Amino acid sequence: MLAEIKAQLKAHCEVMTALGGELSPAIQSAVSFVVAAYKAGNKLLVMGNGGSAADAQHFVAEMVGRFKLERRALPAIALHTDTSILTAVGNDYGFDRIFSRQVEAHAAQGDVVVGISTSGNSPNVQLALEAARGMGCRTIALLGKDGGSIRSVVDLPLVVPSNDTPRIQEGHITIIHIICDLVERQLFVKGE
Ligand SMILES: O=C(CO)[C@@H](O)[C@H](O)[C@H](O)[C@H](O)COP(=O)(O)O
Ligand SMILES: [Zn+2]
Repeated sequence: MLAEIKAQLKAHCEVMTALGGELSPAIQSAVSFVVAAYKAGNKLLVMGNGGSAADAQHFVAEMVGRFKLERRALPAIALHTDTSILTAVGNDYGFDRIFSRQVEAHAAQGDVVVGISTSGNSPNVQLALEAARGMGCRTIALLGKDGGSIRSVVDLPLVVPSNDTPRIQEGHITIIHIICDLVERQLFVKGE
């Protein structure tokens, strides 16, 4: 078992190292999207299923609450947290519409809409990102594996270079924390 633990930790470190090489420019672009949206008075909508729902909620909490700095609240909504909406829309329109319906309700031109999917193939995330793009939002997807079908429908795909779902999720939350840190500093620290 010890060997397995060490192998998993090694795999985690390899993914983190690969992120630095392959994804740093895309992470920088994601920060620019979010900073521009907040400067223009827009907001952030974030969604995902399962572990990625937890990541979406985590991201939004850092924005609405705070990451490291004392500053004003930043508007952000996680699209999986209202069980009445999920059950009503899921029941009446189907599970594939649970996020797109909320994008139709909440999104405005210039908002940033972020979809998180390790496979890149969750239809509910894809439909919402397509709806958001059609409404003039800027769309970002945190993906894994080959990026799936979502890769080609967003403005900015960030594909964590791994085929292993937990390692991809660890890449996603690391990217999210880096985005939170840089967005906060760009908006609230003079000279950044
Ligand atoms: O956290 C995990 C696996 O680590 C699961 O809950 C996982 O998020 C769920 O199976 C999701 O439904 C997978 O969807 P996706 O990442 O492919 O969009
Ligand atoms: Zn997980």
